[in-house]
Amino acid sequence: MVEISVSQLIKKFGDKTAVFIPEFCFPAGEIIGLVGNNGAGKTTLFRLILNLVKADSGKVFFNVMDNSSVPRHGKDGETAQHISHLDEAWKQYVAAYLEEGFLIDFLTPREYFTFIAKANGIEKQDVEGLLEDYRPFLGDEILGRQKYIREFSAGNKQKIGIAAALLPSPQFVILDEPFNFLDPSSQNHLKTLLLEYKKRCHASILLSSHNLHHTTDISDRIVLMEDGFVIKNISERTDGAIKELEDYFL
Ligand SMILES: Nc1ncnc2c1ncn2[C@@H]1O[C@H](COP(=O)(O)OP(=O)(O)OP(=O)(O)O)[C@@H](O)[C@H]1O
Repeated sequence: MVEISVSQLIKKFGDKTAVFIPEFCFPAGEIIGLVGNNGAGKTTLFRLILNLVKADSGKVFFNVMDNSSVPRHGKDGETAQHISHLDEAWKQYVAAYLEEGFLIDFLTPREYFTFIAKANGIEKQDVEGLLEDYRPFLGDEILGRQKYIREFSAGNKQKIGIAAALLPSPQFVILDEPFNFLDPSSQNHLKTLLLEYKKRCHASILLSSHNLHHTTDISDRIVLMEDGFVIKNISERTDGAIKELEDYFL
């Protein structure tokens, strides 16, 4: 299991502070919904976690709780290995789909899935079996046709990117607005898929969304950002907590 903690994390673009988070931990084994208005800093936070943009200050740690060869004491007396971006090992625990730029347009979906699998040490003959879990979500249009990724609709590209992120069974998955572009039945398929994935892999899924209903439906925790700050961390799925969130966005 892997949790991600950030410490003194600051990112500015000119005068604009996009992210300012003194300390925060995204726990292991949870679906965490990151919400906030346009420009709140959600995508920038994801990009900082994924080392796609350089922080002005602060650190991101991937705390791996397993029988690591370099054990140290984490929270609650658990042994954890704290990995920063200085150690390339963090990449084996985290996968993400933020936007179309993650895809390779001149490949077919199958070629792309095989490429991702190979990069993660999965044998070519095992890819078809792994894809079975994603068949109801991907559908025949993606799995059945010899079509290049560049020829698919925005929604189908989104599905390809999400399935590719999940395919190597990472312990921590980051998805930026995964419900965007999806038709209502695909949105429901995605919710089921993410809940099953979390259960099967004991993984964390950190996702941003502007859809409060989908987010509260599947999340164990809702984190609210405003102007770069984390202003709420709601872990109880009570009606009161959801009402509090809805009131914020009124
Ligand atoms: N590359 C960049 N150059 C300049 N400003 C940027 C850049 N990336 C983000 N910003 C600014 O940082 C702030 C946070 O943007 P970010 O995209 O992280 O917000 P967000 O919460 O993901 O918003 P949305 O819900 O609209 O996707 C915004 O004011 C945005 O304009």
